[in-house]
Amino acid sequence: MSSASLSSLNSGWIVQKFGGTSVGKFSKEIAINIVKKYNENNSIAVVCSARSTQTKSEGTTTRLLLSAELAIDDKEEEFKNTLKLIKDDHIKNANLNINDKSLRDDLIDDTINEINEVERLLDACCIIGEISPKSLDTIMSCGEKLSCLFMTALLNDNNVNAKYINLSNIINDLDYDNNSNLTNNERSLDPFFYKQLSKKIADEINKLDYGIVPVLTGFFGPVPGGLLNSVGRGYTDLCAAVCAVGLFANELQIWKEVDGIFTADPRKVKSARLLKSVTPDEAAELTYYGSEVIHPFTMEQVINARIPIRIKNVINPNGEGTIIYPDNISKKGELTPPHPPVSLDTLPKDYFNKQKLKIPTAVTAKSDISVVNIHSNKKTLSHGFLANVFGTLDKHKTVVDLISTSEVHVSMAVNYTKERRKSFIMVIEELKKYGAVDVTYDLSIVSLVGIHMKQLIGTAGSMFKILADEQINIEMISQGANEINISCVISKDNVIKALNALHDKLLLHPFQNTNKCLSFSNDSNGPIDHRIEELRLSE
Ligand SMILES: Nc1ncnc2c1ncn2[C@@H]1O[C@H](COP(=O)(O)OP(=O)(O)O)[C@@H](O)[C@H]1O
Ligand SMILES: N[C@@H](CC(=O)OP(=O)(O)O)C(=O)O
Repeated sequence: MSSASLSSLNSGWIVQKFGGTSVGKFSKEIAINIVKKYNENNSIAVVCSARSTQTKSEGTTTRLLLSAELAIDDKEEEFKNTLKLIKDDHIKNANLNINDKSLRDDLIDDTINEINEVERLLDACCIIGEISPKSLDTIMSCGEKLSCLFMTALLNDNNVNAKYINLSNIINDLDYDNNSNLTNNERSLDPFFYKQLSKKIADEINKLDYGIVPVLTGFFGPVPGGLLNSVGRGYTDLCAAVCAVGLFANELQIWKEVDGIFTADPRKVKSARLLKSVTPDEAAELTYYGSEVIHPFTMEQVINARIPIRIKNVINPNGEGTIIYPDNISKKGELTPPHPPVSLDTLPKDYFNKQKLKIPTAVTAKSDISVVNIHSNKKTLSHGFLANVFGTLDKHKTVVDLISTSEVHVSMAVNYTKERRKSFIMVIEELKKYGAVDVTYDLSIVSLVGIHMKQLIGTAGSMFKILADEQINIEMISQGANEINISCVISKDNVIKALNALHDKLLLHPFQNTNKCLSFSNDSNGPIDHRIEELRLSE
């Protein structure tokens, strides 16, 4: 490819997504140190989530969902109080941060109008006692509208020409592929859907004059079946990804309050180190198993378009962050994959020794786990037994994180929190129709994640020996089908001890402390792992 055609791949766009807690706590830093700065040399599109002042569980989206629940239960006063909390919080925020009077007054008016609209909708729900997925989506969309109205005002207040773009009606007139056999629900998230959605978002942005920063609501919907049901919380990552694809962006940046992806949660493991890069599969596994770095649906969209994802820190914008990208595909605008063939003359002397430095990439833990064991009463054939168990779980929307099964016995690790108590008890009662059920509470899943674990022999053995040496009992064991995840369930009280021991012995000093039990299968002649190399050389 000529350099001319390479440069034509440079669209100039960078899509920046800011999470709810970042918008809540660091909005000025985002506007001045990040968007304004990047906008000097790139075209920036901003995607925001609903504002959270402290944690996501106390944020605007959570409050909106709570107000909907209260309305269905006919608790009019409570739902109105919850909406008032949202309104007061946003008005206070506008008064605190927007200096220009007319920008501030407009923002407060828009905020009140949006909340009033939600209130009208919930009044109706209160009367009929139910809410459709579409209405719930509409209510949820208010969070992203409010935060983007605010960020747009804040950018303009700081001399960045920004324009609010509401994506909450963008899906209404998508064409569906009439040749497809899929149901409406399945169709909503198929490649055809994503292609049209990314084009529509890009069209909206391209309507703006050059130099204007679009501020897009991370809520895009309503998706048939409901955004909450089909994508789940954290949907703004996916929205930013689809936007990046539509704009053919050079990079998708997901801004958080952490420097990037670490070898373990830095709050729990003090020796955790920042990883320069991880693959999309690793990022998805880490997210599923407790390190919520990025929504797992995000990766496919951008990686297919060969756009790298960078995780960066709003409090440390100059840091390099972590790149999420496959290590065997060249990025958009690059001729070769990240590990091009190397000439033997240029290889360092210890090249082949370093091959042995491949180790798991990260260790992670997921809390609020219970293990449910079902011993079949043998009234159904074994295939019927499993079908019944899964049918029950499906009916109650219970997600199984790990499973191990024989013909007549199933053990499942499921997420259980006090808030889900009612539906959890219903699931257990229903499962009792198919056999004896016992439940162990207060557990956590600990997982080792890494693409090189496919080629490593002995990781599972080392993992379990390390836990045994720490006197930690293992309730359940499972290896993911993609072989890049080994997980086990332990008591929640042992999580910090387990994470630190595994991190220290398998990720920091893998060959000193495990009786050299990590080795490689014959097909391990891959390239040097630059990510780990950097880690190891700095030992
Ligand atoms: N392996 C990991 N690497 C980085 N952060 C991790 C990891 N595991 C867990 N975390 C935690 O995930 C959180 C993600 O960052 P944060 O910006 O707070 O999330 P959000 O964008 O959802 O508000 C951090 O608080 C961090 O402690
Ligand atoms: N506001 C939504 C969507 C979202 O993506 O949130 P965040 O970017 O803060 O994870 C939620 O809380 O689920």
